[in-house]
Amino acid sequence: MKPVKVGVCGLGTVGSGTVNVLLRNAGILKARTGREIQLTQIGARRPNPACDTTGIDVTTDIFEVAANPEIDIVVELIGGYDVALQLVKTAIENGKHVVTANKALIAEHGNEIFTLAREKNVIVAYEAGVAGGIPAIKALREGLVANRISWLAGIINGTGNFILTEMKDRGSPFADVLKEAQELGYAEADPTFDVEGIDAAHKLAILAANAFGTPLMFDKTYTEGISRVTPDDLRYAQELGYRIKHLGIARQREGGVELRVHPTLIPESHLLASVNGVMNSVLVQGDAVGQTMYYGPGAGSEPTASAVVADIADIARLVDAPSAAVPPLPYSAGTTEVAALPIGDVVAASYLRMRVKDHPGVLMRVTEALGQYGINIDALLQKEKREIAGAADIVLLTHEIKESVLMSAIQAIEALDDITGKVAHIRVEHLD
Ligand SMILES: NC(=O)C1=CN([C@@H]2O[C@H](COP(=O)(O)OP(=O)(O)OC[C@H]3O[C@@H](n4cnc5c(N)ncnc54)[C@H](O)[C@@H]3O)[C@@H](O)[C@H]2O)C=CC1
Ligand SMILES: N[C@@H](CC=O)C(=O)O
Ligand code: NA
Repeated sequence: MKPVKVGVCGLGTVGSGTVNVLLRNAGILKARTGREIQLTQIGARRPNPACDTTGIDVTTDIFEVAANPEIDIVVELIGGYDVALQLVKTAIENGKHVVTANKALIAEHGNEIFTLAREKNVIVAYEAGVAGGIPAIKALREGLVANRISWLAGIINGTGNFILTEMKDRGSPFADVLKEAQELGYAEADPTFDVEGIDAAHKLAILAANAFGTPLMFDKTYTEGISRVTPDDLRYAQELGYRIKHLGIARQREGGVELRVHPTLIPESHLLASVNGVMNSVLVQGDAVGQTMYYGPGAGSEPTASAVVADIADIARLVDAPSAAVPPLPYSAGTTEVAALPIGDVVAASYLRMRVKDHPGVLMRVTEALGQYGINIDALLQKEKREIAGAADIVLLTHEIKESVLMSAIQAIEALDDITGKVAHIRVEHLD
C-alpha cells in the first residue's frame, strides 16, 4: 500500500513535537495502522532546533502544503484565526483531510469548517485541541458512544491549573508562574486566553458539542478566568476542606444546556482536587456507564503531539476507505439547536469572601442580609487581617441557591456600612 503523506504547517512547540513523534515512532505507527505515514512536507517560517527536518521538504509558504497534490493530510499547527482558517479551508477545498490543535479555530469557526468538510467528504480532527494529550474527544465519540451524557466537568487549561497549583503549594506570585508556564510552552500566544478562561471555554464548547450532539456554542459559554482568585482564597478554601480549581462544566438541563467556565471550590477528597500542575482531567457522567474520568497532560510539546499523531493515524486507517465507511460527522458537533441557559438560572452552593470593618455585630448583619434572601450558611470563617488595622475577612459557604437570587443578596451585603469593597464569589460543586 502506498504511504499516507502528511504536511505539517507550523513548527513551534506542537509542530516540532509532532515532527519528532512522527519520525521517532514511524515503525510502530506503521505496524499499528498498516500504513506508512510519511512526513512529506513542512511549512515553517524558520527552522526549529527542537526538531531535525533533514531530508524533509521545508517551505516557508504553508499554502504550498495545502496545495501539494502529493499530500493526503494537512496538519495545522500555526494557531490563531485568520490565516489558520484560510489554510484549513484551502486544504479542505483541495480534498485533504485536516488535523489541527487549534481549539480557538474549531470553537469559533467549527460549524462552518465541518459543513465544508462534509461537502468535500474529508475529516477534520482536533483531539489535540481539547485537554492536550488526553484522548478526551475519542472517549466521548467512541468509548462512550452508547451513553446519553448528562454532564461533564473538567480541568481543561493546563496553564491555569499550573498557576493555581504553584500559587497554592509554593506561594509563588501569579505573574512569575505565568512566565514559567510560557517558558515551558504551555501558554497560548496571548496568555489572557489562559488566565481569563477563554481557552477553557473553547475546549468546553467542543466537549459539549461532542457530548450532547449540539452545534458549537462558544459564544454562549459563561466565562470567568483565574485572575481574581487570591492567595487568601486558596488558603481559606483549604481550611474549609476544599480546593479551588478552574473548571469547565457542561450540563443538560430541562430547557437547555449549562455551559460555564469559572474557578470552583471542590471537596479536597474529590479526585479532581488532586489534578495538579499542567495536568488536565475530564469527568463524564453517562447513563449506562456512570462516571468515567480521564487524566493526563493538558499542554506541552510531545503530550500534545501525541494527540495530533493519534488523529493522523486514525485518518491513515480511513484514507482509502469508501466514503460510506468514513464516519459522517466524524469528530464534530451535531446539528440539533439547543438553548444555552443564562448563568443567573444556575443553582449552586457558593463561597463568599468579604473584607469587613471589625465592628461588633458585623457578622450578624451579613447573615441577616443572606437570610432575607432565603440563603442558608453551611460554614463560616472569620479571619482578622493583622496587616490591616481594624479589618477582618468573613468567609462563608452557602447552601445551593439560584444565582440570580445570590447576586441580589451580594448587592445587599455590599451596601452595608461594615463592608469594604466587593464581595468575592466562587461557585462550589460536589460533582457527585
Ligand atoms: N502549546 C501547547 O501546549 C498546546 C498548543 N495547542 C495549540 O496548538 C497550536 C500551536 O501552538 P504552539 O505550537 O504552542 O504555538 P507556537 O507559537 O509555539 O507555534 C506556532 C508556530 O507557527 C508558526 N507560524 C505562524 N503563522 C505562520 C505562517 N503563516 N506560516 C508559517 N508558520 C507560521 C510560528 O512561527 C510558530 O513557529 C495553537 O493553536 C495552540 O492553541 C494545543 C494544545 C496544547
Ligand atoms: N494553553 C493551553 C494549551 C493547551 O491547550 C493550556 O494551557 O491548556
Ligand atoms: Na485531547
